[in-house]
Amino acid sequence: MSGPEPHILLYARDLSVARGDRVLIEQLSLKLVAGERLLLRGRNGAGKTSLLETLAGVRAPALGGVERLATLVWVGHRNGLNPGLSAEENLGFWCKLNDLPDTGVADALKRMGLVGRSRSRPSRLLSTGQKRRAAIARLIVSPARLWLIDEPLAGLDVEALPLVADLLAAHEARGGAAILTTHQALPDRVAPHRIIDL
Ligand SMILES: Nc1ncnc2c1ncn2[C@@H]1O[C@H](COP(=O)(O)OP(=O)(O)OP(=O)(O)O)[C@@H](O)[C@H]1O
Repeated sequence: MSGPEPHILLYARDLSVARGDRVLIEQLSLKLVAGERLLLRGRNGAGKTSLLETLAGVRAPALGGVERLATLVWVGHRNGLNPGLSAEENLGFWCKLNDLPDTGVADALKRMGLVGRSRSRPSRLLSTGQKRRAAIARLIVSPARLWLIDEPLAGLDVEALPLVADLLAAHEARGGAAILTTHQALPDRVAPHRIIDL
């Protein structure tokens, strides 16, 4: 006997993605269901970032469409931090932009290992991995069910790996879902349920 239809959080139909006159992705259809972790994998320049941005709604598709059936957080590979603001100020500002309470900001940064000066100095003075940790902290303060994370482990050290792995596992256990990208194999701790090779 089959169970109930899994809850779909994102649906892309016949999606084509282009940069300039170059078509990168042609007629891709995909569905993401609650609890699922999908990996978009491909070499440098394959179109992972362009596709993820299209799924997130920050880039228009060349053809086809994306239905987002849940609220979404997109963490781009550029982190999206204002370099003059601290990690704490950046996350507080992001909460305001997204109409979220900023009461969990300090805790979220602490969970990502950002305490003391790394929390309060201008983010331009942070290391690559610290900036990545600050960007990922958005996932902790947001109730969104859909996480779209471009190269989640880029720049992170081995101590950050279990933090990200635990965040993903807890998110999916609550009925969330995630789409990740990578140009290389991901460690077992963050292994996806499904891979799309681009
Ligand atoms: N600003 C741009 N204008 C025109 N073409 C671009 C631009 N940025 C990227 N491209 C093209 O789009 C293609 C896909 O880029 P994209 O960043 O989506 O790939 P990616 O798979 O995420 O690569 P990487 O692993 O290097 O991050 C690249 O090969 C490049 O030729």
